[in-house]
Amino acid sequence: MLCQVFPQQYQQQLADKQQRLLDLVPSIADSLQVYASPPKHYRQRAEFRIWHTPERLFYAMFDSANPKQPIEITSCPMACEAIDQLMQPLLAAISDSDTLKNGLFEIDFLATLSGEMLVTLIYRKKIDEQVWSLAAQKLRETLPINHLIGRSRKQKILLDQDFVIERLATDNQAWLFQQIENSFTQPNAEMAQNMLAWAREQSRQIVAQQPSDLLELYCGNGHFSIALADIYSSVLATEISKTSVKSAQFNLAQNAIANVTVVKMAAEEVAQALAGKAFNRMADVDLNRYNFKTIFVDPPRSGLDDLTRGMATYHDNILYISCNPETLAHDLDTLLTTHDLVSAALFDQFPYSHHIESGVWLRRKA
Ligand SMILES: C[S@@+](CC[C@H](N)C(=O)[O-])C[C@H]1O[C@@H](n2cnc3c(N)ncnc32)[C@H](O)[C@@H]1O
Repeated sequence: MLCQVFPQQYQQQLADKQQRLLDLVPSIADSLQVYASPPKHYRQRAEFRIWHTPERLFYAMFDSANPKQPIEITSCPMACEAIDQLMQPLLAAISDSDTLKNGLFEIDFLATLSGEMLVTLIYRKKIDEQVWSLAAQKLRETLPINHLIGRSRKQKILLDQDFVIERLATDNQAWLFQQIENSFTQPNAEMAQNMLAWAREQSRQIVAQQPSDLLELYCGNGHFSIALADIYSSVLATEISKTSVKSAQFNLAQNAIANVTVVKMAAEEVAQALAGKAFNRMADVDLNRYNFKTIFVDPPRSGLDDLTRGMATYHDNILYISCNPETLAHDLDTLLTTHDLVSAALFDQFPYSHHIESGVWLRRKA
């Protein structure tokens, strides 16, 4: 079944992943640190299609080998316990309400280590806002759900808000992160904490050798910017998504962080701005006041574009978080001509899948 986990095979799958990463990026072999995930209940997000039969509803997933045949999911041990335990009571309550049940196509869960739960019900028909909201309020009162959203084509109905507040901790410090429904967040919260710990440790070593401001690209909701803020003198963080930029600014305020500036910029535009091109969105930012000796990148699966890769090489230190070892290997072909590898890590964000999340610290060659 697609939602199954295999804890007895966990170590072997991690060893296989490590080998695959080393096959693609052999240069990291001597310094690789491996972070194992909890072998079950590791995902704070889960999405399920809902299948309707004349008698009942069930959670369904589809095998790519037989995509028209729904496979019933009765529990999901990949998902955190709060999601796993909510699945069946939620479906039973929805089944009792024609308003909530009719046209229901998908249910998405977003949970946090801080104990919040947001559920999105996605419909294939127009939602009657008033009627649905009343039924949804009743549902929320009977189950451990903090926030409930109804979605359909061009409709998004909120009972209150469309986000949760996560609390992530490492090094005896904790930070609060707004995580907005339907936008990027690290799905494995335990692993997200390990990634913050690793990034903080490398950063501490960097600034111990040389004071530095941090230039961060692809900052999302400020996940790394916020946790690294106390290590660098100041941080300029950039991101292409307007929603994520707003969320990062919300997160700076709720964590009372004053030395991070977030700007909505594509990575390739940051390269142009550093090369002297004027951008209205950078009007309030004096690039000359920064002492960028370190750049932090966490790009999407496609890796770095040519301009951004070129810009990265101007910095003494490059911290690179990758969700795709193939594009990491491609980027390292260039970056390792100017920089040496100092350390590397594998973070098992997605156990039992082929996905590999990793990190490297590169330092300019002597
Ligand atoms: C892998 S996520 C990392 C987000 C963040 N660092 C985190 O840990 O939550 C990649 C981010 O890059 C952003 N992105 C995608 N293409 C971009 C581009 N060309 N320039 C800037 N940001 C981009 C996405 O919106 C997304 O937030």
